Amino acid sequence: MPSPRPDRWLLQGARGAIDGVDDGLILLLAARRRLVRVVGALKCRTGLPIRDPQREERVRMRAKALAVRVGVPGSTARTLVDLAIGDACLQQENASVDPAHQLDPDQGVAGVAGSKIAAMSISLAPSTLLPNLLRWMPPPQRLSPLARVVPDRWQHALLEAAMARVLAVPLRDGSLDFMKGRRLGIEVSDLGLRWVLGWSDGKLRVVGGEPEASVRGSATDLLLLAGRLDDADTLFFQRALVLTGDTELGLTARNLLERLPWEDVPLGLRIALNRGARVARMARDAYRERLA
Ligand SMILES: O=C(O)C(=O)C[C@]1(C(=O)O)C=C[C@@H](O)C=C1
Repeated sequence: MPSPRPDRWLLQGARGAIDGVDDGLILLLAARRRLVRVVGALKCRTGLPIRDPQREERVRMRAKALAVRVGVPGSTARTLVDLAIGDACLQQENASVDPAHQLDPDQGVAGVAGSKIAAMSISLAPSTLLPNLLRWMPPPQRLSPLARVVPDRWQHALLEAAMARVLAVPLRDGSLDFMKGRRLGIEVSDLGLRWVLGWSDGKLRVVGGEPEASVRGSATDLLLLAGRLDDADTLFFQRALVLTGDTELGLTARNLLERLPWEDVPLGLRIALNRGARVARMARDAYRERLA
């Protein structure tokens, strides 16, 4: 007998989440390999041998202790760490015989000679470490299965709490009265998320049903708008944000967003939105650069 539909959806969602975790594993491995290259070069410069059996043992013990604490069999953790160490030794041995893999001393540990490798190099300087790590972040559409496994009621509670804080002043002074009895949709296109907002008990809440108008944009563009790194006018003009449905309702919402007194938004939230938007923009730029 075929399994019921919700189970198949759940299976699909859980598999999507596993893909996201696997992406994370590979990203962490990429970060480890970059650090291994730096350590290899430093050992070379200080005349230390490539292999350090004592250090390897400590790495295994730490991994095993953590694995046991989080319910992963010690033998599985050992296999994983052995693989990573084996890969690291190979990498360092290759680097010691092939100058193209070595770090460029003029650039300290940040630079790697050879154009292909230089393109993949990672700097350890604090100002460039984040953009370099972000280069290996999957794009939001790859993270969408993860976003979708967050239960709806958590998403709704988070969104409602954020709106209550960001829109506290317009909610109080009546500028949001146009939403009474109306339904406005927000679609995060690359994360596959969609909410319909409506007015209820003096607050904006996530309600069911079809929206009369919708604002659609990528997670990054919506965050850039929320964090005030880009203004609504520019984003709509560039069609990074798109309005569909009832134009009057959509434009009223858009104008409100534009006039929203930023200084009335609590400082902690302003900082969090601004930083979040910056990181999202850096991740997007880094990803585009990687594709170019
Ligand atoms: O710590 C080092 O010296 C490394 O080069 C890293 C590493 C590892 O992969 O953890 C690799 C080879 C060494 O034998 C010990 C540890």
